[in-house]
Amino acid sequence: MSLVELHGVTKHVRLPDDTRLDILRGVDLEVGSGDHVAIVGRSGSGKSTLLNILGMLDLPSSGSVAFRGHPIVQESGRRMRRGTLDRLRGREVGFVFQQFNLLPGRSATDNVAMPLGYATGRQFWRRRRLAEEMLDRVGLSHRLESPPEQLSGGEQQRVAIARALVRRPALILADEPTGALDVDTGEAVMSLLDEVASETEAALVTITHDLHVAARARRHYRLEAGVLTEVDLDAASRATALGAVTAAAHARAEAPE
Ligand SMILES: Nc1ncnc2c1ncn2[C@@H]1O[C@H](COP(=O)(O)OP(=O)(O)OP(=O)(O)O)[C@@H](O)[C@H]1O
Repeated sequence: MSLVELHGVTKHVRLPDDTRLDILRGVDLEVGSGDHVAIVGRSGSGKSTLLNILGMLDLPSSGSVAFRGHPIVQESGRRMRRGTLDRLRGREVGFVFQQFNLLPGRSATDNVAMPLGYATGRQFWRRRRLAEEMLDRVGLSHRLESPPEQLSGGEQQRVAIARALVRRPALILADEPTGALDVDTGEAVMSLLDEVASETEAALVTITHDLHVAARARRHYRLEAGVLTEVDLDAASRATALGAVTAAAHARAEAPE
């Protein structure tokens, strides 16, 4: 059974001049446990909107969404109750964003423990310990008390990854996770995200402009003007995507200041 399943999903909004903007047009997508899916597309093609629907932060205008076979929204427009949906999202989905979205002035441990503030039982009572273990897993056991402003971009994204994973979500949604990082740091962060996702058999959906980041995924989709199509990034083009970025990184490293 798929973890998350979208069928015929559309999303439109009314603009101030009363015209209708179609953001997503008939999107079908199934993501299973342990899957790694990349979605590439130009700015404005609807990637963030699609990610928000996958993460149950937003609902489609029409079509259906199901999570572990439970209907979130059905063809008929019938929706899961708001409270049930919020609990499901909190337990099952972890988000990683381009801009990290950490709370300034709060330690790395506080930031990572934050989602456990909504947990129950053992997870709630052990939240600081679980946060420290997760920070250790992402290589930051020496930075437990540091606030984001004292961390590098790569370290901040590691904290954000630890926060996304601390509840062991079944689905991790990453929106341009390397967008604010240099090539090498981005590379290290993606390896870590891949590793921790596969350790817990979580599904990972990454949206990115970067072919190199996309090439890491098992399945690839392109979003163009709201239409999603699967692309067959074969071994050769994967190698080219990886090679091109590696070459560019080396060229930059060797270029005189
Ligand atoms: N609530 C809204 N009201 C009006 N327009 C919207 C709304 N949400 C999204 N849009 C528009 O829909 C289009 C798709 O937005 P979305 O953020 O999903 O694109 P994206 O592919 O993630 O872009 P980027 O890569 O630049 O982040 C954009 O043109 C955006 O301006």
